[in-house]
Amino acid sequence: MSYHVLKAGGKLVMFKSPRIKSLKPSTFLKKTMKLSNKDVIGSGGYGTVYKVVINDCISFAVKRLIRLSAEQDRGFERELEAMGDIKHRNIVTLHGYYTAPQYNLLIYELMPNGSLDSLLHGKSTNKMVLDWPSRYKIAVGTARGISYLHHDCIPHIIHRDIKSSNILLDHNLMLEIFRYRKSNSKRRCLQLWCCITGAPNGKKPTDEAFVEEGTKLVTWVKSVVQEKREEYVIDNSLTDCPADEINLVFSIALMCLEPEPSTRPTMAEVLKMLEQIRPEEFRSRT
Ligand SMILES: Nc1ncnc2c1ncn2[C@@H]1O[C@H](COP(=O)(O)OP(=O)(O)OP(=O)(O)O)[C@@H](O)[C@H]1O
Repeated sequence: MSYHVLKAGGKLVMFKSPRIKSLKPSTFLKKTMKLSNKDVIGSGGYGTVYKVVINDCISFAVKRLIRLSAEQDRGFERELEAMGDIKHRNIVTLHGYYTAPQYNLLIYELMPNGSLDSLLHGKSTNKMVLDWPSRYKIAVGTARGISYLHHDCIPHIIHRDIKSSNILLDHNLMLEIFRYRKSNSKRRCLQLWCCITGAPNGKKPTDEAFVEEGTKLVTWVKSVVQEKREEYVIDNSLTDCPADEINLVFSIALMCLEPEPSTRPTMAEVLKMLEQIRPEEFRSRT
């Protein structure tokens, strides 16, 4: 269910939801027409993301996509088509969209803690040391979101672009993921590397050292494991953490790095293995 508003040559579509039922479309449009650089919270390959605060209870992340090419328009439609039916607590809610001759807007729920990428590697003001329980929670939430896409959505959905900048965190650092592409094929297990251990020793997957050495994060991790120097791949900001839990999560991440897809666990299996590490966290929910 949605409502549509036509204004200034554009069309606003908001999906009905209890959280935004008091929002007047004109209020939303007034705010979005005044967006400027100071409201920018991120940018990606297809556009810029702005924070839009309506009041204490209602705020959005609005992604502005310039309508330059048919390819970008297709990207917009693809995103809407894919997002429309998805309702899961680990996947960011799409509240609506706005389409005008010059640009399109995608209206998402705002995730107040931004992306995992900026928490791990961002400017020092955004950066914080994520403790082990938070990292574990993020890994489980990621696995839950991906598992839902792989196994519960019909047709199955493969994200194809899981990365720390697509892992968004709410007030409680509970994870949400979004942006995926539709596919009918079912592929086994994606790399969960970044979200599981954070960035090993602070290294980004695109760290310059990898380029210099002509290697990649995954190749580097595998070589370190072969040399039995696993301690090098655990983020050294993780002090006073339960080593057995870290090792278990690390071993699950390694299973996901198997080159042969059929030997990797499915995301449902990954989720189950992760949940078994701290079963007490999940007992209260069932
Ligand atoms: N709902 C949201 N809440 C808070 N921050 C967001 C939200 N959506 C996006 N952002 C911020 O904007 C950044 C860019 O988002 P965007 O979706 O454009 O990135 P992307 O998926 O990396 O781009 P693309 O895959 O299109 O190249 C994110 O990394 C995040 O910091």
